[in-house]
Amino acid sequence: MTAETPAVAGTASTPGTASTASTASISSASAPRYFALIPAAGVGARMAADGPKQYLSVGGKPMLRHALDAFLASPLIAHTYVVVSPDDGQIDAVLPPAGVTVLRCGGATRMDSVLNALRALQGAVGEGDMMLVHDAARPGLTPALIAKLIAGVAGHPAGGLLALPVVDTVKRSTAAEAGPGAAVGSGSGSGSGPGPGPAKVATVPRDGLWLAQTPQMFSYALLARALGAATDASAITDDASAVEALGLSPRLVEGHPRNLKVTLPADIRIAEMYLAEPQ
Ligand SMILES: Nc1ccn([C@@H]2O[C@H](COP(=O)(O)OP(=O)(O)OP(=O)(O)O)[C@@H](O)[C@H]2O)c(=O)n1
Ligand SMILES: C[C@](O)(CO)[C@H](O)COP(=O)(O)O
Repeated sequence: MTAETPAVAGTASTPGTASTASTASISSASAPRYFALIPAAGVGARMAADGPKQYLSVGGKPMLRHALDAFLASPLIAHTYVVVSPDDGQIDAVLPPAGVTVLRCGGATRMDSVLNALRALQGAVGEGDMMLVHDAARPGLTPALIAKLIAGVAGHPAGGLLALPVVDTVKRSTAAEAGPGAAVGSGSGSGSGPGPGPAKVATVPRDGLWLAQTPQMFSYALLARALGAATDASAITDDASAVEALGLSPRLVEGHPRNLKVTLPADIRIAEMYLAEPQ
């Protein structure tokens, strides 16, 4: 549950909470506090729904609300922040009565949204406090997974993240369109390589390969530095990749398949199956 509510400069609105300007400076010298930060400013292009996917109903409530409720149910989380687009008109209907601060500073990419939020929180969150950044599109998060991440990363200077070891054989294709729905290696038509002839397909050894989930947890100072230093935004597809670009190695903590990212329409039924299970 919410322990305290730091003040936020600029773009925040704080329904149902009372801000206290002095709390941030207390934290850094002592034990860190843990803050949830949920980027929710995406449009959900791959979901191809009528509106942003974070507001689609999954298992009886909006996808974003599942993520908010997981953090609100965790006794380890001091406060939860959600980042939305400046023109978002749906967030108020999704919020619980208290415990969540809305930051209306979403950007063009996930990285921009997270970095804008960190800048908005400067001074409200201590440099040594820990930020747990979690996709709004992962409704299967549980308080137990939050606790597992925090315990697994504890004290590691490069932070860490939930992730799953790769279990399938992994292929790399030279096809230009290798995304969902594309055929590869056929030699003609959809899925052919950019040049003449069929796309080249090869097997990538899966030893040591993991699929990154969220939350991804780093100190405020490290995450702000890493994202602020990123030069190739297209290479920063998660928070950890920005930290890795500094030459650091975040710790991997085994997550759970229920914490899948809802990306394509078919993912909704899988998410609902997990949400119907006991946690
Ligand atoms: N400019 C953006 C883009 C994404 N996100 C958030 O980052 C998370 C992971 O992104 P993704 O699953 O890719 O969501 P979308 O960007 O909405 O989906 P798509 O890429 O299919 O458009 C989501 O919670 C999404 O809302 C964000 O805050 N700001
Ligand atoms: C952060 C993430 O969920 C880790 O797997 C993923 O990288 C987000 O990617 P997306 O393309 O923005 O969905």
